[in-house]
Amino acid sequence: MSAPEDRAAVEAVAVTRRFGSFTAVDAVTMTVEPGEVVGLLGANGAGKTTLMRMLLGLLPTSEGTVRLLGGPPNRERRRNIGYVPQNLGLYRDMTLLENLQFVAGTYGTPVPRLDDDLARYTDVLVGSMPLGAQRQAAFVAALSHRPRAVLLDEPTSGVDALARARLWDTIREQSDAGVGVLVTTHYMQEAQQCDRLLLMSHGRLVAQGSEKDVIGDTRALAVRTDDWAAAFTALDAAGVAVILDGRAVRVADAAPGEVRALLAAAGLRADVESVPATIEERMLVLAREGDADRASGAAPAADDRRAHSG
Ligand SMILES: Nc1ncnc2c1ncn2[C@@H]1O[C@H](COP(=O)(O)OP(=O)(O)OP(=O)(O)O)[C@@H](O)[C@H]1O
Repeated sequence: MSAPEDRAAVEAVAVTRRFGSFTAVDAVTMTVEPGEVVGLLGANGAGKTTLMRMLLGLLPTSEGTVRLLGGPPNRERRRNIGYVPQNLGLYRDMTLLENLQFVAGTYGTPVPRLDDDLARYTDVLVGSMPLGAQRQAAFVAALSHRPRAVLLDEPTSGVDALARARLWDTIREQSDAGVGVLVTTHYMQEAQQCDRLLLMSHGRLVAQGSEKDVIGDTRALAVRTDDWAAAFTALDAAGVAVILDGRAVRVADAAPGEVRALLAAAGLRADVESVPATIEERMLVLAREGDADRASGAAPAADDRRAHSG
């Protein structure tokens, strides 16, 4: 039998979750190894939180097996897990210190020390703290019992770039210490900081690996034009997957000729160049493929089925 530190921090094998006739998570197989930071990406409603809740044993699976630190997610194993849910899991009507005392009491561990940034909120109600400080506090609470695996559901959502960087320092410190981290995020710069990515679309795991693996040979179009706002409006109205990044107009999943014709029809002069896609554009393509599959009632593409088993 493998030593506890060799076992996957979290593992799902062909896990499905249905709510009535709706399948929120569909035959997902994945692992997070000790010391690894794995990013779980996908559009709103892709099934990320549902998967996380099953991994934690907070939600039963409809099918498939979940393992935490080598076994079923029972009470004892959950003591070695840290979890920051989207709503942070802190009592907003208790002070920061009261929250930390509560957590320490639950785990039988000392009340964690606060750094200077957080110490000033010791006696402040959590609901009155700035969001960045609340998120930092949620990390302190979730890590106070030195967990061996950490699951973070959009841990940096809504905080400024500096606070995000601080939270990522904490995530890295954890993985350097051998903790396996699963983190959902909508920020693509954060996805780039992960050791490995899992992409979900409509409940399915549709791609995984490094950023390069996930993007594969997907291409996008860079549209250069003086009238970027009109170009965006025209392409959006035509139903193509257009993205505005600052003033840069990009299109995922469309042929250059089609985009040139749409822009010309709108009376716009533009250069259209095929370039490697970003991860965000890859996600958009996968989500649209999933939408099309659902609309036609088709089975997942062969690539998707491969992703399920790996
Ligand atoms: N208890 C529930 N009952 C019915 N449907 C649910 C339930 N929980 C989740 N769902 C549905 O399952 C799908 C996946 O939801 P989930 O919260 O896992 O997505 P997500 O990828 O975490 O999205 P987000 O990025 O918005 O948090 C959604 O369509 C959601 O409405």
